[in-house]
Amino acid sequence: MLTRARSLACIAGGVDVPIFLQSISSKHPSSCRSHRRASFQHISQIAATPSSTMSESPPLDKSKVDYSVYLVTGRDLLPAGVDYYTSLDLCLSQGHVTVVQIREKNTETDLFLDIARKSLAICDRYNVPMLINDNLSVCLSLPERVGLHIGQEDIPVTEARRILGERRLLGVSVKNVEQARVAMEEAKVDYVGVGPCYGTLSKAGITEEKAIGCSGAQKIVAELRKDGKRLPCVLIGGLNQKTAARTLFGVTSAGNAPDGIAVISAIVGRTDSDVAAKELSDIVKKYKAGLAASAGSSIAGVASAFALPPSVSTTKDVSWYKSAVASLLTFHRSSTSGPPLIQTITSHVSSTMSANLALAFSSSPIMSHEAAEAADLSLAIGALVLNIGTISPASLQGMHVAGTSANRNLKPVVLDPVGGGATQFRRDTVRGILNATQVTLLKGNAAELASIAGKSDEVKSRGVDSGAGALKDPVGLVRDLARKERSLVLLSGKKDYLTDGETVIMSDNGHPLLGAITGSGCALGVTVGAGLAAACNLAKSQSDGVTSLGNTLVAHGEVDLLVGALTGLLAMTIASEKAAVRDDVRGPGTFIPALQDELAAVSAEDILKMAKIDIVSS
Ligand SMILES: Cc1ncc(COP(=O)(O)OP(=O)(O)O)c(N)n1
Ligand SMILES: Cc1nc(C(=O)O)sc1CCOP(=O)(O)O
Repeated sequence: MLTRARSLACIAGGVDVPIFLQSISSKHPSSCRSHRRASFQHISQIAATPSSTMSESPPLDKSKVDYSVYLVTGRDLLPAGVDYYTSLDLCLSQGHVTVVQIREKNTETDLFLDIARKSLAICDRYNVPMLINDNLSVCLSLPERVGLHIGQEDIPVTEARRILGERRLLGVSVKNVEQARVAMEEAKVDYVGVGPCYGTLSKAGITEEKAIGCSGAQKIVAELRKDGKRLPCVLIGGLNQKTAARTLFGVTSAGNAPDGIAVISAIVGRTDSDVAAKELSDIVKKYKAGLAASAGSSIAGVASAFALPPSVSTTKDVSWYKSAVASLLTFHRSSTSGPPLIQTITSHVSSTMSANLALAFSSSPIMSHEAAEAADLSLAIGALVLNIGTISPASLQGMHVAGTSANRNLKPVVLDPVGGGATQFRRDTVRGILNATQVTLLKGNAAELASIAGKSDEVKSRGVDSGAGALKDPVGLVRDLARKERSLVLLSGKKDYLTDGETVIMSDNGHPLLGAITGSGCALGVTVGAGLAAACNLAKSQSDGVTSLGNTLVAHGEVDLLVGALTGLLAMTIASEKAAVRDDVRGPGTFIPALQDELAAVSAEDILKMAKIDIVSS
């Protein structure tokens, strides 16, 4: 709805210019197109008129804008009792917020302008560029160093640019590749906001289903970097201290990197907005440092700034993998630094079996799901295993804190999305964990992995059991999923498929009795976690003078995680074969203790003799 501005203090050449504008926002229903055009013409007059007040301030050097931490304001999201200006001042005070956009969705224009003016005084104090969300007339009423951010439903960007002139910063929201292409080629914008990456409560109607996710954002960023182009972009929607790291490198592909993150609630919703801004700034800096360190190399280097990288792949054949696993197993069994602690948040059905099999596999289980100790534990553990089998609110909270802490300390994280495709609750739970934590290895059966990959139609979920395993292309599924989630993927079934997104290893080991006992799949997650921990320990022991696991050397490509995961897989499946043929095993009941014994005994020689693996392609 267009209304005539009442007392907009819009000074153009010292003359009050009557303009038509929207009192609330510049969203235009298509029925108002002729009015829109009229209003743009009036606004154009302002833009064309020289303004002495505007020219006093130096214009913004657009090339120097740092998009790392882009704050979008949201007065309605402030904690109770926190004053908007105080919060804004506080979060800018330490220099961690690099851009501010004033967003007022339900505010009369004159109040919007008043808020914008006062906000500008604060931004100026800290030398932070400021933009106005949607409202062209408010933007034009402010000095030229103030820019405008608009969405796809607002005034067309080409029109906005014509009215604003070349000197004001202009940004537009894009949610698909086509919009990105138009923004870049036709609209001459200065940057784009890419989103919504995830669902958020900060903007009406942005649910998880409407989000474009890492994969949607990745395609857009790649488009913005195509053929040597480089339009700055920020990711928006559900970005916060938990999701930012994972999203930044999840979106980065082949060196195509976003420039920063735009947030509302992650800063505005905090009483310590300065600390919140610093946390985000540290994440972005660490990400950019990882990018710089890996310039010219693979995405693994980027991911390694936060998570352990996929293994370094050279041409390695089956016999290489067998001997690598045999060596790692020997190292793991004889490690002088003691068994790695495997923190396991798992189903109460399988907890005891998982703990016993971890012990049998020369590891030390810690079955704690307590959020309060997760940060401390993450310093001590060798790996974290998250299994959603009998998830509760408390264990989910523990998983989130433990996952974030493990990421922070560069410890491998295994996610076992038990029954992941079976209910909406489980699908949401898995997505929530994947959004908050960079998982090192995703392990599941056909139904669970197909659900995460969005291919549930290929396999029907039946409770927590795998479907018929009738995946059309298991190799393609695991490889694509590994690339999408930036993690190793282990598909368990009659044959197991393990990949880092490049090499896919198929293993034909294992005995049907594994399927006859409860919790063997959960325990496999633990042995694989222990294998990852062993791979990290081996890398650490091989790197002269480096004593801490959370170090850059380990994080920059020395760890062969694929071999680590394969070690855990082969140890468990070969142990099951050895157990099943024992004279004392007469069925599932006698199989369990035999499995425990054989896992404790499985050796490098067993691997070399019994491993039935192949390197496969689709
Ligand atoms: C940096 C940034 N990116 C995207 C948006 C969303 O803008 P828009 O699509 O106009 O939606 P509203 O903000 O108007 O709800 C943004 N504001 N900032
Ligand atoms: C204003 C806005 N625009 C979005 C888009 O995707 O276009 S998402 C969003 C809200 C971002 O808030 P938070 O950081 O609290 O999730």
